[in-house]
Amino acid sequence: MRKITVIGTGYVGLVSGTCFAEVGNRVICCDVDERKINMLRRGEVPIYEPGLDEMIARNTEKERLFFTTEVGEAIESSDIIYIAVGTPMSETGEADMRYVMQAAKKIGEHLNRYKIIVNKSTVPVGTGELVREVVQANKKYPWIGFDVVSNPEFLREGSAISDCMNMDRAVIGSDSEEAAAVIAELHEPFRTNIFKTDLESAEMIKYAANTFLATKISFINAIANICERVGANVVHVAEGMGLDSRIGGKFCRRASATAAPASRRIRTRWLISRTRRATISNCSNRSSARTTANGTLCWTS
Ligand SMILES: NC(=O)C1=CN([C@@H]2O[C@H](COP(=O)(O)OP(=O)(O)OC[C@H]3O[C@@H](n4cnc5c(N)ncnc54)[C@H](O)[C@@H]3O)[C@@H](O)[C@H]2O)C=CC1
Ligand SMILES: O=C(O)[C@H]1O[C@H](OP(=O)(O)OP(=O)(O)OC[C@H]2O[C@@H](n3ccc(=O)[nH]c3=O)[C@H](O)[C@@H]2O)[C@H](O)[C@@H](O)[C@@H]1O
Repeated sequence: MRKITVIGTGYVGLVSGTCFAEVGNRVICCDVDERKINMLRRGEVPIYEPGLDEMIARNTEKERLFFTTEVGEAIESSDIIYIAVGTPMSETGEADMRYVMQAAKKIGEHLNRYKIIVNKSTVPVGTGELVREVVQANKKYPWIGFDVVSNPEFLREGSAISDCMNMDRAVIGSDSEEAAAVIAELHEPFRTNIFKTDLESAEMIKYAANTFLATKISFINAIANICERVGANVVHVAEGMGLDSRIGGKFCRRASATAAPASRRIRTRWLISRTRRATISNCSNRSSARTTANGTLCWTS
């Protein structure tokens, strides 16, 4: 049994926190949103996800799952701190990092003993290093140590519980073998493939996976346009193509003509922008990093 605090009780934080409790850990889900936490305390679930209500009720009753707005206290009482706050797209297409930075600052201020800080939010490459710097700069007790791990999330809304309990793989990136081993052990009950790597590679895996999925949909959309012109059936083409094990049939469904293509296009642009940023941000060569007034990440060398 591990003592875990999840900062950010949104889609990802609530689902993954509940799943960690389900497999026997003591989990505190905290959030700055009082309305959300009050709902959860009353047994109301702010999102619809099949099976989530029952799982929350079961784990709350067994006193393995708690909800609070006292983020500092929640940090102090756990050994593993997950960051699962939002990283929405800013006006310029970059990830808005202000919430991650707020969480890192809070962790530093409440670092009362050694802790493993795990980032689950989708963040640009180099964020783990930045979190380390922010925690270090805000530590009240300079002698207390900590490690940083990247453990990106791959769940999909609508099948989040199943995606979490039966995850394809857990990507664990850290420069500390001991910390990575603890997070790997945490995932043992999920009987999944554990993929251990360094911090930056784990962060990049998340971006590469998201971008690849977007590429698959863009590709099938382009094929669909050709199919229309030549009188072919894109559903059959995708199915026939996907039967090749090198290709695979998943994420080969043409985006619908209404909302999906637009949102997918925006998401793709966002990913490209994030990936470009990831490429130009050379973590090892930079001397410092900061967030701008609007919360976007910026390296200075
Ligand atoms: N929703 C999804 O399907 C997936 C999302 N992700 C990523 O996971 C991250 C979280 O996403 P969601 O859960 O969907 O976001 P969300 O917007 O549903 O939840 C984020 C939560 O963090 C809270 N928060 C913000 N600042 C805080 C702070 N300083 N202290 C405590 N709580 C704070 C907010 O009040 C909110 O409840 C994002 O980076 C997202 O890109 C990754 C995989 C899947
Ligand atoms: O980082 C994030 O924030 C998240 O981004 C994605 O989530 P998202 O893009 O929000 O949604 P998906 O469920 O991946 O895809 C949604 C859209 O793609 C469309 N789609 C999906 C599959 C397909 O074959 N064709 C297609 O058009 C769906 O209809 C839907 O509109 C990923 O699924 C998450 O793992 C993730 O990490």
